[in-house]
Amino acid sequence: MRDHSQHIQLSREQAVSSMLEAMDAAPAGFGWANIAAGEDLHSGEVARKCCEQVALADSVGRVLAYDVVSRCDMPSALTCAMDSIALHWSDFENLAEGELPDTSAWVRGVDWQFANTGVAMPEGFDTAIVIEHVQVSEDQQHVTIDAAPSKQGAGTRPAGSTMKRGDVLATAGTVVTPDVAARMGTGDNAVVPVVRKPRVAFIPTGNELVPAGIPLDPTRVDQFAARGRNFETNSILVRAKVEAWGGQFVPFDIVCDERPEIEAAIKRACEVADIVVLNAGSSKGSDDWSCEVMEEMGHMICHQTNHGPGHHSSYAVVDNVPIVGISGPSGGASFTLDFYLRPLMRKYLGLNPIVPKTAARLTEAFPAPKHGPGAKNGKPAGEDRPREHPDHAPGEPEFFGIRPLRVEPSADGVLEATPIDGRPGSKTAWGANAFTMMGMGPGIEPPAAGDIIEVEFL
Ligand SMILES: Nc1nc2c(c(=O)[nH]1)N[C@H]1C(S)=C(S)[C@@H](COP(=O)(O)OP(=O)(O)OC[C@H]3O[C@@H](n4cnc5c(N)ncnc54)[C@H](O)[C@@H]3O)O[C@H]1N2
Ligand code: MOO
Repeated sequence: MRDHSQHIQLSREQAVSSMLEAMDAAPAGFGWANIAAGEDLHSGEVARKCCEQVALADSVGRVLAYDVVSRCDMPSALTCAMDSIALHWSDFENLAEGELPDTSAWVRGVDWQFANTGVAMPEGFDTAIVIEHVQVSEDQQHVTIDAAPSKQGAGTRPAGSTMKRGDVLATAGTVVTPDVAARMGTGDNAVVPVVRKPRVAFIPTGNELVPAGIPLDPTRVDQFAARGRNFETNSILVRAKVEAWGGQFVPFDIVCDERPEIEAAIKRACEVADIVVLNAGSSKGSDDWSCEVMEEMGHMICHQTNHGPGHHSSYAVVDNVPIVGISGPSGGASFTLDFYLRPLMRKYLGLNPIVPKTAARLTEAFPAPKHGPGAKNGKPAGEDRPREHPDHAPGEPEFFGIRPLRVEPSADGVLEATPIDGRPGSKTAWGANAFTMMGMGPGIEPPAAGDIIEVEFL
């Protein structure tokens, strides 16, 4: 339990930008190395440890580490554009306008031949007309036609018209989509260079935590082996998010609330991972050691933030490895992973660390905030947490409440956001699919029905 009389509190934006600055200053230890500030992340030398080669089919969702070029001309020969017959332009070039050649003596394979969409033209043929302008005899050896090609080469695609050898098919920094992967395959690439997945270690802490799946006999509930325990579920949350954001989850056993144990886990995590998430023990309890241990081991960027849930989020750097401290309760842990882990993972991958927010029209005002259970005449009771908001610019919000929302498109096509009552993560808020960070403090008006607000999706 650390001395909480002194702490660094930052806003979400300040915390992220301070951490990113710290990572920019890290000696080639994080993400992209040798890149001058402000330069395109992918234009310079790439740290070797950040790249790997993967099979094309495995590249979807990954970030390209280098430009990928075509290894060949495609199509590789004159190709038929549509289902057609192939012809010689020389049979048409001297005809009068509207005149058609007499095809009665034409021989299949000599004067004409079938040619199909996307397939190389039969050798020696240079022009095609679509099969809809052709009547084919029953024995498929003779044709009559009712239209002439407009010019030499009509109905065909020249070699190299889709891509030429050496053409850039996708640039470094591109997130590979199915279309991009297919395009790179068209250029004869079976293997492509991608940024290595950031390894994200997750350290759950707490004496009360046990893994889920312990049997409960409903007739002897008082003998439940997990009585008084909590199930460790944040690892599920972290793993799912890390993988969805393009990282590799590195699990750790549950660590008890003892300083040496937490320190040992952090030390190991910094050896095996690019980013570490340290969970719980973040607050002011007698067993809460997270900030104290990080402070001793490295450099603290912040101890807490100005939003709730997630107030007890922290950032530290230990051995050049960024550590994201998130609070225990899963409702807050989820947001803080989005706020503080995702930008670091994106930075590592060479993507813009900040994901843009979405504008939506508020359908109704937010419900008034409820006072603490023991509040009397607006004064907090002993069980209520005292206000602790450090200096902030006059007129600026002193704190941000995370407010759950249901965001759906309205009949007029505009996104509409409807407030959902309840604290994020609470039962009433289970139906939320988005949230907004609502500024609060003296002189700050809450948004009204019809206002456009910034929302983030869950
Ligand atoms: N006197 C005060 N008490 C509290 C304050 C405060 O300012 N003053 N802040 C409250 C807020 S806000 C939060 S958030 C929590 C932060 O708690 P910790 O991060 O220290 O977490 P713990 O106390 O260890 O655990 C809290 C709760 O979360 C459960 N937990 C922890 N890890 C996991 C996990 N991996 N999976 C599932 N659940 C987990 C844990 O069992 C506890 O139930 O402090 C408030 N108190
Ligand atoms: O830090 Mo707590 O997550 O504000 O609820």
